Amino acid sequence: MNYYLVAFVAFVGYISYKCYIYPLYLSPLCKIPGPPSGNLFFGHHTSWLNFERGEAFVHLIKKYGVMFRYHSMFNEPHVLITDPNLIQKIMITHSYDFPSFFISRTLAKDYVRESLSFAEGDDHKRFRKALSPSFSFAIVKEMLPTFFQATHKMKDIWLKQIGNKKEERITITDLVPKIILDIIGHVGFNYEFDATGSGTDLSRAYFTIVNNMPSSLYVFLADFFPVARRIFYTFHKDQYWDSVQFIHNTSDQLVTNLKIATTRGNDIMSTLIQTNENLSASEQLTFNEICNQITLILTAGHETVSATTSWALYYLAKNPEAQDQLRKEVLEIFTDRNYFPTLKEIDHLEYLECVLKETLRIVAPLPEFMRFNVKEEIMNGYVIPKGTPLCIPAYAIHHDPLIWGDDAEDFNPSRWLDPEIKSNISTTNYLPFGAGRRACPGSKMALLELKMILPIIIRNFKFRIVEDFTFKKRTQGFSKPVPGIDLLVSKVDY
Ligand code: HEM
Repeated sequence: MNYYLVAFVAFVGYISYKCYIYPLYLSPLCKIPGPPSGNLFFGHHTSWLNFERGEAFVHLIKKYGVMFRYHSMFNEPHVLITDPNLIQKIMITHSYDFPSFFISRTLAKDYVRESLSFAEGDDHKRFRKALSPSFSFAIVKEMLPTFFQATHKMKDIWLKQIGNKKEERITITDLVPKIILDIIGHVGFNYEFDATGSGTDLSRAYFTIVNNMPSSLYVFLADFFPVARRIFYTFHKDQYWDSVQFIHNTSDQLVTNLKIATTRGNDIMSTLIQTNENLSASEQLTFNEICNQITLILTAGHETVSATTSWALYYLAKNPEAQDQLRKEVLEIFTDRNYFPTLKEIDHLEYLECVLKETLRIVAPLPEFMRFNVKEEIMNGYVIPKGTPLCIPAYAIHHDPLIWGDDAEDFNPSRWLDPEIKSNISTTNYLPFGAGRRACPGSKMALLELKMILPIIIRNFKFRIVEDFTFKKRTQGFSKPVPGIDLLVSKVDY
């Protein structure tokens, strides 16, 4: 008998069954309506799901309704859910029965280690309890001067770039991420990144990672073929893995320094260390668990705010009336271009609030939430086998005309003044910060940061679209403009 032939036939049979026969014909999920699989092995992944994934979902929801099936890599069936009752169950009332789903847990853990994002159940509660004082308003309001100074640094750099010219074409996505990194360094763990200057090894390592995230195909393969993961780490041209290692080692050192510091600062990590010391032994985080939060806070607190700032400026440039209206409101308070507003004054900026809500609606930095069910579930009459990946597409929900009206695709901050829209909004249809136990702990900080950055920038500059400039909106992972955004920027001379 030719054993090689038998082994080969068995292998082909197994692969065909796993990647083709079972997911496309035998899985109970086949009963759920959905688009036909796009590719023999890669499902919908390589076709319409790769880039404008959020928009593809908007289109499919119109066709297949509040729950449908689509196929990921190797045709693995995923279920997309926009039904508010199911979202309520998955994200809010039974969230610990629906842990986060990562395409590659190994790869994600390599990066953010055993941080809050991987904790579930009692462990997640323990992490949140230790971290929540770090995000209390008492701590967040102390961050205002840092937000203020960093934004003025951005203002000064752009003023210099414009010089005596009437208007200058500026790639806003070059500077915004650097400024936001400087902010998160200060308020996160009392660290000077100097990203707008010569930068530190840590800032270089961080940008190496975020600008060279592994491709989705690679991420998918990483768990199936651990060898592929090692090969990537060994040969990746931008030393992704070295940078990850460097961030981890530096995080451990930073926590050690913060722990032994004679005076405790008001930054997130110092507050966490202080809180932790006052917790009972069973509730306390270990030294490693504390260190592991740094990469998460760095990434979660940087990519999101940086993207929101850039998107807000882009949409304001695209909608000059909204930009003028915001500037008019801002000028009532920021009479002087260097004015430092009080919290009360910031809170009074009603249109600013609308602009932020609308930006976070139209491009939520986290365009979808992936979960899986720990036990078999029946959803809308269909059997959902244990372990099925479930996708809650915030982007598509935020663009649903049934919720937002026929102008759902338009950037229209004034919609937030409409009492009807306001009364329609709930925790299941407006999800920029997620919902339930996993909802963003940094939302207060992010909003205050944005409420300081945007007025100062709009007070000092006018933005216009560059007509022939195009970019893509990546709606996988964090929503990001790729390769970036160029705008025409001029000074406000009053
Ligand atoms: C505009 C800014 C921000 C947006 C839109 C945003 C959005 C989100 C969302 C949607 C989640 C939930 C993810 C899920 O359910 O799977 C989340 C979680 C998280 N965010 Fe934010 N975030 C922002 C800013 C921040 C900031 C400034 C920080 C910290 C400095 C932060 C730290 C975190 C952390 C630690 C988690 C994990 C929570 C958990 O798993 O329990 N975020 N964020």
